[in-house]
Amino acid sequence: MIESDDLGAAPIERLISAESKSTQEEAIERALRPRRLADYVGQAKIREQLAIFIEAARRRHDTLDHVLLFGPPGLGKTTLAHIIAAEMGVNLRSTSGPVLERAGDLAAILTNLDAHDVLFIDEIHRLSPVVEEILYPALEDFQIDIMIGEGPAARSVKLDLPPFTLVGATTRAGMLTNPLRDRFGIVSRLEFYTAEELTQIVTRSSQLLKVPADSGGALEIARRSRGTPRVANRLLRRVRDFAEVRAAGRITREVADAALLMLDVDHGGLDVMDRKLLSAVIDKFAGGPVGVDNLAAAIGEARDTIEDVLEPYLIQQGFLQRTPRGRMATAAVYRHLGLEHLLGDAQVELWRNA
Ligand SMILES: Nc1ncnc2c1ncn2[C@@H]1O[C@H](COP(=O)(O)OP(=O)(O)OP(=O)(O)O)[C@@H](O)[C@H]1O
Ligand SMILES: [Mg+2]
Repeated sequence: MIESDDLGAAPIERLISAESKSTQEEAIERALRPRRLADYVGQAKIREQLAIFIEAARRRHDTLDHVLLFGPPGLGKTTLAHIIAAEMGVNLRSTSGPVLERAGDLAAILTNLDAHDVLFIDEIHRLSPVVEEILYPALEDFQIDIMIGEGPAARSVKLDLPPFTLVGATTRAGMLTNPLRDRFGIVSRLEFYTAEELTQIVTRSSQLLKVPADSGGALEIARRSRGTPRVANRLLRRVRDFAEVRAAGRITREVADAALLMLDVDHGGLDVMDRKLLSAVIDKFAGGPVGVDNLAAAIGEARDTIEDVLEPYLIQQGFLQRTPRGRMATAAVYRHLGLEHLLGDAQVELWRNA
């Protein structure tokens, strides 16, 4: 069933939000998650590089170099971390930056790893400085310094660790400290997926979920998924609901189109929040440039949500431009929103100088 608050009421719980929230959704995501590199669609360059590095490490019976994965939410970072461990034939230990509060939290995990294991740290840009401090020698020399005792009797002891691979994931590579970033041998930036790649993902998911979808239906969902597999899988489930109630269960192009329009996902794949942001730039700031903080205040969203979730896709699609003086709406967005008449000479002049 389609829940009413998915129709744009609560800003963050928007249908197209790339962030995963509910535990029910997490369970479904796990079921749809590809397990091996061969099933991982798209990201051709990353896949090819990783296949080679993994194969080489395996042949040498060596540990894979530390890997940093970065890119917007829902593009497959966590999935890839699991795949790396599976392909290396090792265990994956999973944690995240905000969870590791004290140095001891990380030390406990590190000393319990087996040789060659993968340690996955999600949101690695949110590690506390004390934890990060411990991580440096662990990454470089597979050693940690821990303090034993307190006061004048305290002494530091070096502990050897089993060699391991750190896989770090972040939506914000720019927020990593330089010393941390420098310790990753493999740095991969995930890109938005093409409609063809997302069509493959939707088709695969529809088979796993046993939802009949023809190629036109899969393509329509793919085109309107903001380049993001998580969104594609979520839209597929909502379109399935619509198809079951209104269209004998089968997802065709027409059914997908009708369902997505009802869910307020427009033909360009923009949802209510995207349009709200773009309209604010145009209506409240005359097309920009506008600073991200002002924009956040105008639409009542956190700055982080704008920078991590909303903006990357809009920029990639050429709807929004990031300039030194702030964000600007492009001509494409005036056309998309049917606001060409607002396009004045002043705007054209601004673009020329941007
Ligand atoms: N390349 C892919 N091929 C097929 N399915 C994918 C791919 N990438 C992601 N998915 C699907 O999208 C879902 C979300 O991916 P994942 O959880 O790995 O994203 P993420 O980048 O870790 O997001 P976040 O930044 O929110 O942690 C997965 O459950 C999986 O089903
Ligand atoms: Mg993740």
